[in-house]
Amino acid sequence: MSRTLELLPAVDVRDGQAVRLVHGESGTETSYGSPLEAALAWQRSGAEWLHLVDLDAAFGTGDNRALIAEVARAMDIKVELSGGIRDDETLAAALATGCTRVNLGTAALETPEWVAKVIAEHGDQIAVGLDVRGTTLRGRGWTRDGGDLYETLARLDSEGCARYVVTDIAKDGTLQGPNLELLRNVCAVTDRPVVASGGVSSLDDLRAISELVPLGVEGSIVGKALYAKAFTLEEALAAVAS
Ligand SMILES: O=C(O)c1ccccc1N[C@@H]1O[C@H](COP(=O)(O)O)[C@@H](O)[C@H]1O
Repeated sequence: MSRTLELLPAVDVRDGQAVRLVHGESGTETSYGSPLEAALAWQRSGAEWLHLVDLDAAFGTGDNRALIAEVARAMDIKVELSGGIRDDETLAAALATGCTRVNLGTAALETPEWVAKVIAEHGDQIAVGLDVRGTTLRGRGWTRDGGDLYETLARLDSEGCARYVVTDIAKDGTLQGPNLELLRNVCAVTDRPVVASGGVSSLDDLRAISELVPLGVEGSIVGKALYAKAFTLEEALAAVAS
């Protein structure tokens, strides 16, 4: 098992643009231009992963499927793809981009039988995004409650889910620091790797998340802090190198 925290710079796409949101709320977008340029820049800076999100698909306001596929296919690095992957057709399209894995959110809350089926079929290619406010999961662009975090986690564990991407919505896009307590609590109840998401603002935040690697935190998504130039990706990779 790797003892070095993986970093996943994020490219979230809305209306054809790379954007960052605050608390994942529609209408709070700050635009950062071409998603392809952003993704290539993270790759050039040494990223081994890209976290690529189709926000329109997540919100149900259309999709950026062709653009997302173009970005995923242009990458030489591993891609985690999410947003709007909720049935056989959207899953097949996502996997056809050559991405390393997909991250399912709403489907895990609304169609658990389908998610159990695709976990059984695709194993490590399926991660589940546990997007929480407090301990309540949120789906459909984080606009609807979707049940209790720990009950859902126990169910997914029993179904063989390979990995969780845990986002504290209250922290996401705020540069307020990650919710380390939430990450510790999730790691305490599952032996599956956890990818942290939400709130990273500094290299010290990344060092603090790195300290949770022995507990089961495998990686961290980094979004706003990179776009706001709080630090560079090169500095981030150096900070977590062990
Ligand atoms: O990443 C965001 O900022 C975000 C904001 C609002 C909704 C979703 C968001 N991102 C990711 O989208 C998927 C969930 O999509 P779906 O529910 O499966 O359609 C998940 O990875 C979220 O973290």
